Amino acid sequence: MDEVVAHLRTPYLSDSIPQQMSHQRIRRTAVTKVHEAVKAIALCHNVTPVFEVEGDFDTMTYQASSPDEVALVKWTESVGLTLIHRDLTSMTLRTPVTGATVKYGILQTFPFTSETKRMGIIVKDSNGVITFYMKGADVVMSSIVQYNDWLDEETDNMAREGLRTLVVAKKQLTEDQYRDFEARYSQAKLSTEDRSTKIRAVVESLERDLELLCLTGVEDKLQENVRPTLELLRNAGIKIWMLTGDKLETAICIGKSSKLVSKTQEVFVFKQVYTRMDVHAELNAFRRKNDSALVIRGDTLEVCLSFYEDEFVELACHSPTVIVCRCSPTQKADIVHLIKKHTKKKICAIGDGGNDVSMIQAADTGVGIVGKEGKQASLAADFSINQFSYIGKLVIVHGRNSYKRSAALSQFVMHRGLIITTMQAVFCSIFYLASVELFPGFLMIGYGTVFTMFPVFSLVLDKDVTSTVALTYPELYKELTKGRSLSLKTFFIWVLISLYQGNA
Ligand SMILES: Nc1ncnc2c1ncn2[C@@H]1O[C@H](COP(=O)(O)OP(=O)(O)OP(=O)(O)O)[C@@H](O)[C@H]1O
Ligand SMILES: [Mg+2]
Repeated sequence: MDEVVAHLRTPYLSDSIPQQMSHQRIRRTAVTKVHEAVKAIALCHNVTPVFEVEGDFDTMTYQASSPDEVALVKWTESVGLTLIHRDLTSMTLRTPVTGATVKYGILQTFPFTSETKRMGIIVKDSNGVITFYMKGADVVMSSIVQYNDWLDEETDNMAREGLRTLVVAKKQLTEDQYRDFEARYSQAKLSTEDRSTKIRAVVESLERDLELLCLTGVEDKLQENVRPTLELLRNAGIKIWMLTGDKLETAICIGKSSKLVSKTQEVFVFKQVYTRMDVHAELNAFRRKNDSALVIRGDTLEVCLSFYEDEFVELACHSPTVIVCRCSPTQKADIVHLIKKHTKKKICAIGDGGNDVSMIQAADTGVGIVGKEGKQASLAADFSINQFSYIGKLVIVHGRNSYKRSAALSQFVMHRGLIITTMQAVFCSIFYLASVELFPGFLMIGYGTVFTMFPVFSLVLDKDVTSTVALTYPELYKELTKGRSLSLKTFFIWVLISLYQGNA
């Protein structure tokens, strides 16, 4: 994923500034507020600048767990506010125009988790002003920030453009407020029972009435050849589901731009449901929409499954594609288990971030993409690739060869063993079950090694079609999904052949 920050929106740049304010006042308010917003983005993150010496030059790179964070810090650098140093207790920013540096002490950090969908930091500037900055997903932040009529509409607008939105807010704390918080926070951290719940409760007590500063949008560019790869997989008879932590609008936009949902296809957005009746009505509405892609939120999915699990899975499996948004990491794994439970299908999970690890491990085959989000996914996976588009070749060519070869080889090895044991058994029974060797010594060893070596080699190197043909006609893959190369039927056929040949 190539990430670029595209937009920053603040309430103060819209035309909602009260008319009665003088022009100069408006400008000053807007400018300070924008300044505040940029400062918040420059401070609220977990990015560390790293200097590397390359020849005569020092080059600076940013390191962080999420590429979105790096993109945001790069954006603040592009507008002049550069992060130049960070350690455990402090952060230094270089300000625009004068180039002076400003140091901030880091008092606390609250790291991002997929469950809380937000992160926070408490910093103290050189004047002793303590500020709590926080950024996160709009669903959680909208109840944390002070009421405003701007946020929902604007996040939806940005998400419809396919941007990954984050809401940034702040709260100024007095020295006393902070001291009180710190005392309760350390107490919670020391508790031996329910520690994480207690810590969460203390942090949540701080997360009230924050001042909304701005909304950021990060463009998550698709990698190369995502569209043809998805097309290829679909033609190969593979059903594709997209499970993402993103917002519904962003997910739909990405689904469309990646051609997961084709232009002509209708999108059925599963409404928020609470009761059995609601679920029933929505499922019926979806049943009537033939051939439309299903888009559902993670929380709605949970409600749905609690009432009509079988019906939902059956309908979803018939839909050409399913997009589940606002999905937590555990939910991604649950969905894999759910499909496994209800269908006999094999599941391949592909992911690139730490939040995909549980899903990758739950699937029959896990594929990790090494990317900007780090290596967690690829370390947990069975196969690790560098680009999404390689999945086409991995499945259609290597998957095909691997399946065909292991099916043929395993059955051949069994056949080889069974022939010789049948012959031995027949031979012994002729001699009144006396234990006499049919092939003594080296003949037997030779049979297991040299004499039957060539069929083994030829099977290992066998290709039924060339890779170009397999990729040009992905439909050929459909035949493999029926599992005809290695089944109980083929097993018995080989057993019968072995018995016949052993006897003959
Ligand atoms: N560093 C961050 N700081 C604050 N909030 C974040 C951060 N990263 C993500 N979020 C918010 O939390 C939500 C969930 O993030 P999560 O990592 O689970 O999924 P995702 O990255 O959006 O999607 P995907 O599953 O496709 O990787 C995001 O949609 C975003 O709104
Ligand atoms: Mg992610």
